[in-house]
Amino acid sequence: MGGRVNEDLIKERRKCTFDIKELTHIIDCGEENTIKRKQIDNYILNIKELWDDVPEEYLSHKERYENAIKKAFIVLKVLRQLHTGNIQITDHRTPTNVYSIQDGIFRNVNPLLIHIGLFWSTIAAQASTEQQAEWLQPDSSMIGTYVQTELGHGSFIRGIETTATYDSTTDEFILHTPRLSAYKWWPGGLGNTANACLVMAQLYINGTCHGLHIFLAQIRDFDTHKPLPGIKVGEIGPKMGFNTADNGFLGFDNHRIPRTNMLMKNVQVLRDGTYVKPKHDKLTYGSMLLTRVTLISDLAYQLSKAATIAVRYSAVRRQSPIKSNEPERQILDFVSQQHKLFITIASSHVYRVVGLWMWNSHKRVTADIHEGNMGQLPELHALACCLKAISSRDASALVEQCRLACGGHGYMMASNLPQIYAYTTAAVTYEGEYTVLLLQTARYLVKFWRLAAEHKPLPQNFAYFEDYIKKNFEQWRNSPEGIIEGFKAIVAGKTKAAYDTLQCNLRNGREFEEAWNMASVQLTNASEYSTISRNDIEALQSRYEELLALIRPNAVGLVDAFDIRDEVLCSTLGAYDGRVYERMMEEASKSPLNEDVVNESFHKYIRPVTMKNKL
Ligand SMILES: CCCCCCCCCC/C=C\CCCCCC(=O)SCCNC(=O)CCNC(=O)[C@H](O)C(C)(C)COP(=O)(O)OP(=O)(O)OC[C@H]1O[C@@H](n2cnc3c(N)ncnc32)[C@H](O)[C@@H]1OP(=O)(O)O
Ligand SMILES: Cc1cc2nc3c(=O)[nH]c(=O)nc-3n(C[C@H](O)[C@H](O)[C@H](O)COP(=O)(O)OP(=O)(O)OC[C@H]3O[C@@H](n4cnc5c(N)ncnc54)[C@H](O)[C@@H]3O)c2cc1C
Repeated sequence: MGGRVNEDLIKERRKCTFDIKELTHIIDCGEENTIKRKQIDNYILNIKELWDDVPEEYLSHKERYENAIKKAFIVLKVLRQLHTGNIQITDHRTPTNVYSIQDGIFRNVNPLLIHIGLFWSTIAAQASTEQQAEWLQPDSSMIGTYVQTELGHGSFIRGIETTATYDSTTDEFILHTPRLSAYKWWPGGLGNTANACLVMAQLYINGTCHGLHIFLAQIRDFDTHKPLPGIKVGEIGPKMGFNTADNGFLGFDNHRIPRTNMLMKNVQVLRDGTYVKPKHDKLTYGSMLLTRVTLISDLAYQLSKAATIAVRYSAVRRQSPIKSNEPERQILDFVSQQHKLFITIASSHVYRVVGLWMWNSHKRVTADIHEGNMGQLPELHALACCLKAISSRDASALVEQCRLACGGHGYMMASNLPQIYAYTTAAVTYEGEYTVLLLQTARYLVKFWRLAAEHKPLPQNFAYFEDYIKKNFEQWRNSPEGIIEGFKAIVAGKTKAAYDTLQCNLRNGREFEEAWNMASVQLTNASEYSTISRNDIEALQSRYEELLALIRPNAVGLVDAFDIRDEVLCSTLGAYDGRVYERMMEEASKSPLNEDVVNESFHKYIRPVTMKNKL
């Protein structure tokens, strides 16, 4: 769409007091990354076949999938070319990598997301060198997915019922789904696309169960794509979002795979059925850990999209004067609107920084694990659980806040805010449900509180538990350091309260697990335990309002710095030129209900009723 940029946006950009490009480079972790990102953006976004004539909302469930899969294979081909051309495309230091461009191309989810993001990375992390040499070929025929969750079990994965029984006479595993609740349910790309999968199953050797292990299984013929004998596979149906993700179900009827298809980097089953244990029994859960870490950056990116849309719209939208004799104001001038939006911009930066820090920690801990040192794994797991849970829950709430901040127009699919919300809120559940993950972190904290309560030595990271017990916390200071101290006090106080409840339940004769369950609300809910006073809160509030006013002239600059192209933002409300009403009208004209001046339903259903008395 051609035409001038909205006058209000032009003025906002003139007001900006900082160098937008410099912030973009910081977000991208360096100017060279910005240049590379833009090259990839230009390359991919110029592929004509990736753009739809008809908005995807007007397609049927089946058409949406077929459209998405067409695009997915164009993108896959490009990814392969870029890899061959040695362009690093999966660098998570930059949330706005090629993976993010896909948000624009699909406006939903790439059906190959799990193939690219989880299938290959799990093989790379969990398969032996020989297996990797065989399976990680660039021209592989495998289109894979990660198959863990079952109809009956998602969170409690030790309860998974699919079995893999070793048959030493044929040197094979027999994969089997013993009952309906053991059907795999949810894996992305499984419904119609994948011909192979990594399946989590309980390993049985000579009648002994060795727990969950990962197996590579072919499920469809590479040539005809028909399900192999003994495989029942299909798609699970429409969902709140993720409707192009092709989530599927899968059952095995004594399906045989070679012994060498168990992922054997950390654990082995030998030809004679000997089981060689891993160095740490949770290494099998490594893919979940990695995805939780990468998700934090992805959520930062979703927030930057929502903030860009809502801030630009709020600069363009004028409604109500503040004083009755004045013209109507930009809604961005209302302090309550600033409060809704600026926190989203800030949170995006916070999650980006934390996501990067977690990514680097993951790299470091993985290198240690390679050297046989597992010492840092529990802390990384506890941090990943908590940060994944909190960032997904907060991001969903903030995206919804941005949507509401756009009033009625935020309810339009063409604003793209409903799709961003549906995508973001899924992350509260997948890859470890919110409460379940918080309880994992609580388990870790309670362990260290017990040490503190028993006056045993604590690692440096937990010295503040001891400070709390000795009442060594400083008086509240209204500064970043003071706020961090305050948070430490809250964590210590909350952990103590939960620990005390646990102890009380135990003293009353409860078993530990039961006592834990009874304390679980305390274990997940925060309270105020810091030394903050009423006066401090008032001071914080007024500083916050001062900051809103300081940020106001830079609001549009701050979201421009996210540097998200219109083709990726896919929003009538958030485009760079701010031509909101023109775009809305143009999108409305694409509705199939506007194709005929009089819809045929009038003649079939309306007229016979409205004209009845007159005929
Ligand atoms: C091109 C680039 C692509 C990039 C991709 C980026 C992706 C970003 C966007 C993605 C978007 C969409 C993707 C959608 C993907 C969705 C995929 C899925 O959902 S797959 C299924 C995920 N499922 C889960 O997460 C299940 C959650 N449940 C669990 O993780 C576990 O069951 C549990 C941790 C809750 C409990 O495990 P359990 O075996 O029962 O363990 P115990 O309670 O007995 O013991 C806990 C013990 O183990 C330690 N532990 C647990 N997990 C780990 C781990 N992962 N690593 C290390 N340690 C772990 C824990 O600390 C405890 O230790 P103790 O010492 O005993 O205290
Ligand atoms: C969009 C999407 C994509 C997905 N993709 C995949 C995929 O590619 N591969 C795959 O294998 N899976 C996938 N999943 C499945 C996903 O990982 C699970 O749904 C998720 O782990 C939650 O498990 P659940 O459904 O069993 O929830 P449940 O555990 O049944 O949760 C229901 C409620 O019970 C509570 N609860 C459960 N256990 C406890 C406990 N111990 N203590 C306290 N409360 C508890 C929860 O907090 C929640 O409130 C996907 C899911 C979604 C929504």
